[in-house]
Amino acid sequence: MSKQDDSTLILEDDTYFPTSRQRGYFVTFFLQMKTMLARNYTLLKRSYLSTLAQSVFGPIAFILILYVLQKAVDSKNNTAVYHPDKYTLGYVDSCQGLDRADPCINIMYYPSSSDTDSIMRLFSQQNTQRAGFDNNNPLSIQYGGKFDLDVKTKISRKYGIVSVPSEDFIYNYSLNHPNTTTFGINFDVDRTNDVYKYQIWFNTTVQRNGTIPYNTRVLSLMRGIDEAIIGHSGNSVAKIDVDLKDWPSLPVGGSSESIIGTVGPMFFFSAQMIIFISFIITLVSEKEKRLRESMQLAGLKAEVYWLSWFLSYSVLCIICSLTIIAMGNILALSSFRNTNFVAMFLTLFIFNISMLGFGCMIVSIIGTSASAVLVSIYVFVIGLVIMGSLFTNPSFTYIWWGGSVSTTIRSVLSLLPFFNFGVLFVTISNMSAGTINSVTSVYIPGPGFKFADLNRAIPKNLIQSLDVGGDVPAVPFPGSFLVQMLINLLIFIILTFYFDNVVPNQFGVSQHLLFFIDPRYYLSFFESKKASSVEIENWINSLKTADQPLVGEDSDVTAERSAVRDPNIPYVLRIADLNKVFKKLNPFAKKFTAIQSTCLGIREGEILALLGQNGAGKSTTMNILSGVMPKSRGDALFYGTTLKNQRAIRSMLGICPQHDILFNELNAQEHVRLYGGLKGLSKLEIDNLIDKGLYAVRLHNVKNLQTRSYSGGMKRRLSVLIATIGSPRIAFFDEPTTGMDPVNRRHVWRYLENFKKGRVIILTSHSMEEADILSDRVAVMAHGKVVALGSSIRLKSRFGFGYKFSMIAKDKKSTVIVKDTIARKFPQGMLQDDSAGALIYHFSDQNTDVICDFVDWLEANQMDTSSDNDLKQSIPMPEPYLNQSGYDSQTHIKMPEPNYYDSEKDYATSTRLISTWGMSQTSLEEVFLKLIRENQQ
Ligand SMILES: Nc1ncnc2c1ncn2[C@@H]1O[C@H](COP(=O)(O)OP(=O)(O)OP(=O)(O)O)[C@@H](O)[C@H]1O
Repeated sequence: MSKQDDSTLILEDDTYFPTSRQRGYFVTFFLQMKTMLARNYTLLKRSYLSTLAQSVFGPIAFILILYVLQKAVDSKNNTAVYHPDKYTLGYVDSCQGLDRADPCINIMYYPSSSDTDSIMRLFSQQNTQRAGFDNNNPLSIQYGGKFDLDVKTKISRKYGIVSVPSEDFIYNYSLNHPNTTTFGINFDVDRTNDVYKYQIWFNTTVQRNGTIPYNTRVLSLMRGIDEAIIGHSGNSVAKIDVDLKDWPSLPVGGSSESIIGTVGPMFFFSAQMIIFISFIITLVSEKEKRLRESMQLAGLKAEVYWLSWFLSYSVLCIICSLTIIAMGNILALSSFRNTNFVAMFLTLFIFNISMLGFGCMIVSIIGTSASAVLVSIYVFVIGLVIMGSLFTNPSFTYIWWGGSVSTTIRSVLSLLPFFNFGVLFVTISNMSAGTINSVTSVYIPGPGFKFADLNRAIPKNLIQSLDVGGDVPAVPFPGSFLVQMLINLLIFIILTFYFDNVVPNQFGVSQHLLFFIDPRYYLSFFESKKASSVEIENWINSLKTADQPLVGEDSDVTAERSAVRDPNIPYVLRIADLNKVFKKLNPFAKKFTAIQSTCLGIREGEILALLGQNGAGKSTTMNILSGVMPKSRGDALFYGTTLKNQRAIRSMLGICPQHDILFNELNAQEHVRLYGGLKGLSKLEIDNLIDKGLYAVRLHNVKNLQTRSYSGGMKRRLSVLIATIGSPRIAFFDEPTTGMDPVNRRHVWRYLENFKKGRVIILTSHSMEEADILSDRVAVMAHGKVVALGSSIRLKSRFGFGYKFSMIAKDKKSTVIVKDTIARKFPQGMLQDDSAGALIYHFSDQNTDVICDFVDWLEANQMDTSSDNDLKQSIPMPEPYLNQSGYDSQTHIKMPEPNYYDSEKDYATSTRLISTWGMSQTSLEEVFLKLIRENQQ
């Protein structure tokens, strides 16, 4: 093939048609998966903005909103924050008088001078009781430098008064070990002027029985220190300045993490919903645009389709989960910082993929993008309402297991991934960031969430301190909610498989409701391609109704009825008694028969053209044969395979549908890669096909352009090429050249002409020229019935209405002679025009031999325009075909008398009669129009 300018492109005959190979299930599965993942990657890459919006920008936006919301709440409650946020000190189950067994420190102080030490020593000697010491807890003062703990090390015993290395140490130590210190004291001593300033920090975050237990103790502590100062200074009027500060407290009504712990689940649910909605809309629109069907017709396994999208979107879910975790850490949210990374990742990721499973189930039920949008919105709103009502109160999360809520309600809710996610996320958040008791508004710090905590009971004191009421409920381990989400996913996968089979597609094809208990369903996976000879015989016998002709049916159509059931006729595609009845949407309307008892057979290497007006039933016939639409009656046999064995049929089928089914975002070569991959072609074959196939249909110059920018004709040509990928033995082309210019149309004709060798092609067209040129046989359909069948020539001769003859005679006398001659030769001839020397005749149903003789006579009597010699001798009409009785010996048609030009002999022999002439046969179009007229209902 030589590359030339498009307008002079010449195709060679050996166009490249690599054949698809049959492989085992798993090899095919793997190869198709690879192809589909590559396609999904390209599609997601092409719409990168939407992809990034789902996986990165969306989560960032949501977590930022959450953060801003938190800041707004914090600033509103700012007056209650006595210390910087970073001192997230917890409640102090104090050493003082509370009989704590745990190690703790009663008072920490920073010895800013030797005076300070001296004051505290005096205090400790004078105030054993006031400081809360008892006999079991001996007085203990550790001085700066001797206190051998760093801020990160937890103490191992109980201390009374501890001097620490710096002021910050008090904050930092408390920050790291929030439950260990009761009081902190800071001194600022001016010994020269006898000015003693000190500040007592005391913890107000623990309330018991509605009171803060340390208020009175602060007063006693103050008094004790005042006395110690006076004792130390020896000056009873020493100036003492005391400042009280409650222990780092929390905003009223919540901690700095409260928003994330309560509305966090709703926000992360919302962030994930962007992926969910996009997933549903993408898959449903592929279904709606019949892209999925087109790939399945090319052999794509349904399980590969689902899994490939699931895996592709799972990658987005991974990115989304990582983005949320990264943002949580960047914004220093302790729900994330104090949580084990893997535990948090699994929580978000498993929730995301279980929602994808939920999405698959929805996609298997609904069929239009509009419904997809509506359903997604409903799921979103319902999810938000459920999460908003359950999880904004952290205690409520656990009350569910306290017996007040029935197991049934809990079981139903646990079927929803967002419920399981909500419980798990709130638990993690409570344990890592702490939470607020909704009754007392007291902040309860959490111990952090380690990976092992997934498999441990939630600490009882955490649940109890949330005031769940009654006994501490036996809440399942956090990890069990992860398992529950995986179970959700499994249930959704099973339901997707079920609904995908039983919910009818747009043509009403579906399995019966209990298909999964029918062994035939599973056997169909392994069914042999060819029916045995006995089965074929049964098939033939079972279609006896095919023999019954319709009222007024043409004899050729009737003859075809028995031909399709005659095993001696080498038809490789037999369509017998095919019927299609559509139920009307309106229940009161009558049923509509779109195809009525169609019988057609096609030999290998033949093209059958189906012609008919709009709505005649051509596409319906093709749709039934390709298995996308169920038949009402009848059957078809494809190379020995009946219609019910769709898997086998699809492996030998190529389809160019009436409306182009192309991916807007993919270019021509990506389409070839996709369909070549699905058909099992090797990489080399696909590469060659990209070169040669695209060249053959003249798309090589635009092979890298996305098809959204293609013209109608370009899309059509790509559809034609796709139908031939994998070299299918049977191919259907539904109006393949619609919208093409005459040059490209001829290229496609040539392409199909090359393709038909060794194959069977059914073609529908509204171009009679196309049907005439391409088809070996033509079936004209009207109102669902085949009304005429045969080669184009046969149809013309059977249904044609003769020839049209026009001429201009040399002069008036010549006109008379010619008219006289025609009158004798064609007594049925109709003179349609006779003006200015021009004659137009219509000869109906003429024997072709008589016409040939007449043509010879016309040629012999035509003036030679190449020279001025117009007086050549006229040649008389021959009489070879007439026998003695005046009937043609071959056709037995009565012929006119042979002496029809004797009277003008002298004139005719002296000059030629005709200036110019033309003769045309009835066209296929005229035959078609005639048949349609005759079959008007
Ligand atoms: N899903 C359907 N439900 C109901 N009626 C249908 C359905 N599909 C097709 N029909 C009807 O069946 C008849 C045949 O339609 P079909 O699409 O086969 O015609 P066609 O010959 O291919 O026409 P065209 O040349 O316009 O493509 C039409 O009257 C059409 O309205």
